[in-house]
Amino acid sequence: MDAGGISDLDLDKYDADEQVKIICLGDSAVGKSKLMERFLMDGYRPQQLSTYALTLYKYTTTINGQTVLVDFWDTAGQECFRSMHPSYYHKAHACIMVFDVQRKITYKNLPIWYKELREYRPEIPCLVVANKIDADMKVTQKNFSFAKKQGLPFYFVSAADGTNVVKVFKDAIQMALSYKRNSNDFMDEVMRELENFDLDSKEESSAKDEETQEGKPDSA
Ligand SMILES: Nc1nc2c(ncn2[C@@H]2O[C@H](COP(=O)(O)OP(=O)(O)OP(=O)(O)O)[C@@H](O)[C@H]2O)c(=O)[nH]1
Ligand SMILES: [Mg+2]
Repeated sequence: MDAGGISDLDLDKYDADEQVKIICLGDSAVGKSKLMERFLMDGYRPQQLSTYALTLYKYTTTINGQTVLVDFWDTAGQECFRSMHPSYYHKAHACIMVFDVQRKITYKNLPIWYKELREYRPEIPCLVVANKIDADMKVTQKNFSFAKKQGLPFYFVSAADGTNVVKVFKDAIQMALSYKRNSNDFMDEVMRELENFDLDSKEESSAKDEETQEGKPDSA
């Protein structure tokens, strides 16, 4: 199965017009899973596919009258930075990068996560999220300059009390969609070409089918 790709099966199954993939990065215990659970709790109950290192949450939403199927990818147990398998990044349309305001090291590690993200996905939108602000509201006065330096959107959130969680995820979905529609990423263009090519050839072959249908001698 092409886990990161557009799966016609999924689109049919969820009756969706479009599909985007959003990945989540950050050190262990920063709250990646809790954030996802908090967001998904508010509505649709996701189908959850758990494996040792990976959880895939499926979520559908309607944006401008179109049904969008969102695949949220979550990894577990990165005690310290460890390279992710390339398939994790494959065809991702946006990234939510999380650190824990209570543990400085998780902030210090952001550049390492970011560097790897950019190796695989040079252009996708990346949102930086400072989690656990409920533990100490004063941190929101602090200056976390990494996001600003990189020109990335930045949010103070709390998975525990829900502050800004919906906002982050809605923004991420919106950004993923516009990225998917407008990206100039070379590889994405190639993929789009291939997808169109695939559609064209499908149409052609169904046109041929019709021809042969019509061309069949009437048995009556
Ligand atoms: N106070 C507070 N605790 C939180 C918050 N979000 C998560 N936690 C706690 O932080 C711990 C780790 O949360 P997880 O969501 O499991 O962290 P993770 O990033 O998914 O960790 P891995 O799966 O190991 O990579 C848990 O004990 C959570 O209860 C938050 O917003 N506030
Ligand atoms: Mg987790």
